[in-house]
Amino acid sequence: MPSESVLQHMEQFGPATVVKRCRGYLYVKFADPHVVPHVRATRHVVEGAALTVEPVRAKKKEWYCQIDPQFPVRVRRLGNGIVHIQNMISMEMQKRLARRVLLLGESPAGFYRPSFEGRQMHLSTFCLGHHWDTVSHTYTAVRSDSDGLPVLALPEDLMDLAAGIQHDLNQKRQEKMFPEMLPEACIVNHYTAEGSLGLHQDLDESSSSLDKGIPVISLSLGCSARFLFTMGPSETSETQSCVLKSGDIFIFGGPARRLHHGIAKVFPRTTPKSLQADMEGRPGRLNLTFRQVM
Ligand SMILES: O=C(O)CCC(=O)C(=O)O
Ligand SMILES: [Fe+2]
Repeated sequence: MPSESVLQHMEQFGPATVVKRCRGYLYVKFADPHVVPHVRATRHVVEGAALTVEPVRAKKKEWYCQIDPQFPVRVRRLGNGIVHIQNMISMEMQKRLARRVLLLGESPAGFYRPSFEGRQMHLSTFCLGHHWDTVSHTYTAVRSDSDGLPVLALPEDLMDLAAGIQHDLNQKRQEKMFPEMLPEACIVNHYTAEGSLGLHQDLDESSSSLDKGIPVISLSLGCSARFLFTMGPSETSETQSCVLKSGDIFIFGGPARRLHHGIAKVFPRTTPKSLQADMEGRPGRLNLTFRQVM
């Protein structure tokens, strides 16, 4: 739902301003703090959808309301060292990220179709920071398994994003769930509706990074997908699954750093409406995985 519609609705209670939009929540401040109890006691329907209004702790005597129950941030612990955070990335950020990543993907060292063990993979990919060579299974400075071009740098704002996700998770959980990951590489995958990725482990980062359980942080944009994961080889241990939607984060680290995981299916035409225009050059699903290589 656009911020403008919510703001317009709230202005019936008096002058209001949008203070910030953060991780799917809209923070609205009222010029007259006395209206807040009234606003909270009212049932709100905007563009046919119900809104709940939650109080934000009074900060420096400023009062405002937190609105947008449609996309609450939810931390789901799916196992020891496995976390799925729903709706962590706000729509504004998703839009900006999709445009940024797709633009990088159009450069000469952008998207290409890799092969793995002699077979073409069902996705397109490019790397930032370090290139993951699908033939030698090592991280390299040039695209040694394809065109030999130097890998694109990992932009600072994307490093900050990965650091921010870890910071926000620690704050939300009031504990440090994983050792800190210094983002050195980001693998960007693009899946069409026919795309998939077989069960595999991410084992090509340094053995010290793996042994310390330094997490892999995955961010999804665009179409939803069925994500499979299992702690052991798939024949012996139970395979779990979850749906990763646009704006979700999935993290595996600690004792689950060697998690077997893959993408079973991309659900066609599930990109959120407000993101469709930003992804029209490459509709489907984008996934970014941040890793500490050393
Ligand atoms: O697309 C995803 O969610 C997973 C990607 C992945 O596992 C990888 O690039 O190693
Ligand atoms: Fe992976």
